[in-house]
Amino acid sequence: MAFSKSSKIRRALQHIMGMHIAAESQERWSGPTTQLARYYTYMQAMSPPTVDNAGLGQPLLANGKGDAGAVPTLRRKKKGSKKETYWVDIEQPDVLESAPDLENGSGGRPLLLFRNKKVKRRILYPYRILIFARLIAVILFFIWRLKNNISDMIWLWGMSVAGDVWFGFSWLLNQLPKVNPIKSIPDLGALKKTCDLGEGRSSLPGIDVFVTTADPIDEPILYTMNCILSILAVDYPVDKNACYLSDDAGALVNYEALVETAKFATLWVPFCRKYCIEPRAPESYFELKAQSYICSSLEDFIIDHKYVHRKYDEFKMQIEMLPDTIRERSDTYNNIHINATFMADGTQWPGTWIDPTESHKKGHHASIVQIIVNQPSHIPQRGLPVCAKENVDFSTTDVRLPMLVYVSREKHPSYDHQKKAGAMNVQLRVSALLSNAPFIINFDCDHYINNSQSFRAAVCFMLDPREGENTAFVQFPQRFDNVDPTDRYCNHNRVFFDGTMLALNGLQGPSYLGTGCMFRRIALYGIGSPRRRADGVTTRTNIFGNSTSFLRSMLSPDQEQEMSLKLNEMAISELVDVMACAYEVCTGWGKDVGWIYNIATEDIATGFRAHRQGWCSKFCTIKPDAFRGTAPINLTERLLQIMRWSGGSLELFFSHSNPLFARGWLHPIQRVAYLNMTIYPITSIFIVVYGLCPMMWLLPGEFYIQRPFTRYVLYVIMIILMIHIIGVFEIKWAGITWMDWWRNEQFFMIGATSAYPTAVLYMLVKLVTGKGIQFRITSKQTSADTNDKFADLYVFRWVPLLIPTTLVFAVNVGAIGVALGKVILLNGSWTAVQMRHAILGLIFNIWVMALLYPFALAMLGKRGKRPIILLIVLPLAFITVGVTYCAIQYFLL
Ligand SMILES: O=c1ccn([C@@H]2O[C@H](COP(=O)(O)OP(=O)(O)O[C@H]3O[C@H](CO)[C@@H](O)[C@H](O)[C@H]3O)[C@@H](O)[C@H]2O)c(=O)[nH]1
Ligand SMILES: [Mn+2]
Repeated sequence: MAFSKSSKIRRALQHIMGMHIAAESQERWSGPTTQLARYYTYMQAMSPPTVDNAGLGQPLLANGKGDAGAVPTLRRKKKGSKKETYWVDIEQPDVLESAPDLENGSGGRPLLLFRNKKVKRRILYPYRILIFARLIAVILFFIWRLKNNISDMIWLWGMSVAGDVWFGFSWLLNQLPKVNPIKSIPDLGALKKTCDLGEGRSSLPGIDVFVTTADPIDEPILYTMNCILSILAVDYPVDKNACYLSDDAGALVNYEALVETAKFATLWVPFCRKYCIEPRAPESYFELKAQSYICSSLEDFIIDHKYVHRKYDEFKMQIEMLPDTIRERSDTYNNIHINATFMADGTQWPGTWIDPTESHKKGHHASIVQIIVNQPSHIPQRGLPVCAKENVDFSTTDVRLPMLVYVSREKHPSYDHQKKAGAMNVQLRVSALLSNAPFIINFDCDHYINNSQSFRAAVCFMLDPREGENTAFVQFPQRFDNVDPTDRYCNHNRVFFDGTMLALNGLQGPSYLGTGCMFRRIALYGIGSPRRRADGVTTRTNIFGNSTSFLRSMLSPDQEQEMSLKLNEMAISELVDVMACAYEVCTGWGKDVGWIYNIATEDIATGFRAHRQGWCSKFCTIKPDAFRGTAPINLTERLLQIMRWSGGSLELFFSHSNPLFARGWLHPIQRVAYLNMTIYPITSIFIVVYGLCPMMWLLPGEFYIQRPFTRYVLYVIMIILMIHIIGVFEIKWAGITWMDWWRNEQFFMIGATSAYPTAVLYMLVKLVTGKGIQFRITSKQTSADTNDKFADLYVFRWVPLLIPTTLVFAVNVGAIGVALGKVILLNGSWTAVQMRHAILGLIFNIWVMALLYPFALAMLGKRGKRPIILLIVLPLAFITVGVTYCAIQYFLL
């Protein structure tokens, strides 16, 4: 186990990993400071790398910066960490005292599998007091306005009062659920104690993992395959983990890429296990500057690492060439009569063809299901030592792979396929017939597992003796890799993913966010939580459809079944049945069962149904991040995405699951939170009106919405300022930065003048015509410029929804310009009061422009790379407007 001191090896290491090892740390090589070595020493201090279920240690702990908290000694070490100082443990015993006996845990009682923390009083109390103070201030403000109904345009005054009431109301809806945030921290050590049966066996429950992809071009295959590889290599008992890829494109490239992935996985997965590397998505792993590992010999690691890297590059090449390979192969088979796409074995591909024809095109093809890797045996299987065939010694590593299945549902033009929700429901049924795991995790194809312990972390909440059996899902925050360092378009969305989600965790639980979430299968079947369920599970064909195999699977959940045995018994035709378009006709699928249909945000709606049925949910953050993904960093794409979300929110409000009236077991404040989640886009109408108000400057006289104007503006400034003072506290407990907060403010303004009002408009159209918003895949292809990682950021594509934002921005620039013109024209004849009003107006203009700043940068396109340019462009614009205004006044009037 001794760390090799050979400098030759060190140099080689530096070479392959591009690490810079400082001279002083070279001297102290046995107590090194590089990330790689620290990782190693941590592990050594705790326990030697053990070969447990999948031949893995516990890398989560090794990182030493996690609050996943499996080993207390390490957690204690980092008590001083900044973010943690705002949270304290809620005192709880380690075991559930009330449970009389069980074979696990100390003293026969079940262990608690997660701990709760609350915000420290010195942050929480002032935070709550401020919220209360602002509430009072807002009420006083309304009273003052109503008493002083003096305005130059009374209709505008009426509107602005209505707007202020709405702002106050929606602020309250947003703020109220945040008064009691709770952080829940999984205890992996306790889970291990509870589920470890010794000799590599464990009683951990099965997990079916769903990945969805819809287009091999818009959703690069390499992303999807990295996602798959990270799932296959996750630290979870191999025979309890099954991975399903749903391909809505029905494309042969996706299928063949998956086959190639399975081949590469036979090297990649044991490699991950042998050296406990993280993350286990190869693209992200090889991108790291310094890679951590655990093993007894550094030399071995270097050799193996090099070999695997080379093989990965070959794998990538192969994936890249697949479209050509398939095209060439098909060309050799094709003749004048047929223009089919051919599989490697010379048979015609049942899905979409390269040259699409009737029944072989994207919206019209047969069902396809292929088990690419069969379910493995329960017994660990060691690999081979180095030999001619195998270049890596896997003689001490488990080489089994989890089950891997390719699924492409039937498509027919006469059916509505219900996009992602439809694909998820097919996966739900197919997996029920095959592995039928009690838990399900789903990923969008552009997300991957970044922390191989994350499945175990989620399971902690599901198996916990307190609330476990009533927990429908465990949501992880979404984290992104490709976002620009300043996060110009608020892609990280930390105020939501950390603030709002932690807050909801203190109520009934976070909402479901569509990816990176573990679900309990029966909750997805629309069955109520145990505490709210009067009778057992009923299986009726008019609800679940008429596949007897599926209905049978519902009655035997959690049951371990021998896959090979099952497959023989079950004709493939039964699988094809549940993938057919017609299967769901006249059933509860899409409404009472499975992911919900006819809504742009199927995720929120599906989570909402579970909450209504008395389930709770949990929010789980671990370090390193459990999952990571990509986000649209192009403004237009981003706005289209949030338009879809806000449209979906409104759809939910106007559906039978309106949070205000929906019946069910909702915690009252949870209801408030959902109400806020569904009606926030309406706020935008008032924001646009306010944003356009400076237009009044164009009028020759002076007009004021509210008099006395100075008082009014001071009041407004005060209540806006209070939001930000509250924000200071929120930033602290949510563990985010001031920049995250500010970006969130900015992006709310940008959204509120573009995407949200458009969504409101769409909703109105839908209410009248009955037609909803089209779910358009968020484009994941980065633009061609390979030199610039963030090239997409500077591409500006005009779409109509940008019009209001542009208008608001222009109006505010214009107002400043005109004010300037007026100053010149009136040449010092303004009274002190007029001057003061002008200054107050200016504050408003500047505030709006500061909020819209990222939008202004976006409009500059590539020139926006240097933000300083705005300091030239904007004054020029003011002067131009001012001069033009003077000229018009002087010459024409
Ligand atoms: O017909 C379709 C359309 C989409 N998808 C898949 O759905 C996923 C999400 O689509 P994407 O375009 O990436 O949407 P985002 O805007 O990134 O998604 C967010 O918002 C969605 C709607 O709220 C959620 O479903 C997602 O999980 C959440 O990440 C992707 O894996 C797609 O392959 C399908 O399988 N079939
Ligand atoms: Mn996405």
